Amino acid sequence: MTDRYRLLIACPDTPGIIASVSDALWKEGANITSFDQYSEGLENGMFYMRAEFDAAPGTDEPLTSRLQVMAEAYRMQWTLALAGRPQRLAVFVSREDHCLNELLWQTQRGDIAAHIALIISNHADLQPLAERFNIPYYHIPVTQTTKAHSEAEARRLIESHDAQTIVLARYMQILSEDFVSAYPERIINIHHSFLPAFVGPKPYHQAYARGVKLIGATAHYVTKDLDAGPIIEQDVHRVDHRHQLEDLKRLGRQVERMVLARAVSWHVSDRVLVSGNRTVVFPF
Ligand SMILES: Nc1nc2c(c(=O)[nH]1)N[C@@H](CN(C=O)c1ccc(C(=O)N[C@@H](CCC(=O)O)C(=O)O)cc1)CN2
Repeated sequence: MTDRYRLLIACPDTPGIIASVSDALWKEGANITSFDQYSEGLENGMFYMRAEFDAAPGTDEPLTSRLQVMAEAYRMQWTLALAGRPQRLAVFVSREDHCLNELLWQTQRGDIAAHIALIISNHADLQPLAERFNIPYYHIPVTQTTKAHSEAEARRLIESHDAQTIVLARYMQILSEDFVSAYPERIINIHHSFLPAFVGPKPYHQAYARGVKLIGATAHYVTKDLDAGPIIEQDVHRVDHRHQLEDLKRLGRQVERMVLARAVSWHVSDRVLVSGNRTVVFPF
């Protein structure tokens, strides 16, 4: 009887890291089932790795002691987690339902290894959809004067539902710096443009006015700077002179929902590491 674990490591690159980590895993009786690494090079570059391994239940304790010693030596940031424990998501929505629908479908099927623990919205429109999936839905209206109170309520609900990751599925309110700083690299947003083009509100209106030949969507970690966090996934769709604004939105919805689903799936599977304002994504 074994458990499947995931180990993520980021540290300054230097020879010997892989040997030290694999030696520690071997000495704890672990069997490595997948291993990915990326090095930026020895000239002030970073090293990133992701390992999945099978080991006896409780191996995380002695392995943690070994990793703590290694972390000192290599100046490592690391996380060790049980692979079989699906993450709990807090999904924030406004009125658009296409991204929420994709997340509901893929999490219920198990295509995304996560459980939507609660849905929070500044509108009531999508409550019937949440009820169809028996997911708690909290309508928390937001105005400029009530934003701090609304966010405090949202944070209380996130904690009480034990959600580890927050997904902004076309949530159209800007989160405060206080809120965002409470969840570093744990808030994923879908922006409905191919960033860095058309940041801010109404990107399809901006794209239509510009006469673009490609529309797109970008999933990124949320930071205090609007639509400027580390990009996790992007995709595009070709358009031309025949497409009106509503066509851009219709075609864009197909791109947004899949880009967000891939980003959330990779995040909850511990496949995304952040390096400054970039990400390293280890593929399936
Ligand atoms: N701190 C952050 N909060 C949010 C981000 C983000 O990147 N950082 N992304 C948005 C989603 N979004 C684009 O993807 C977006 C939503 C809304 C607006 C906007 O300007 N909305 C209102 C103003 C609302 C407010 O002041 O809260 C407007 O239309 O004027 C821009 C971008 C989600 N939150």
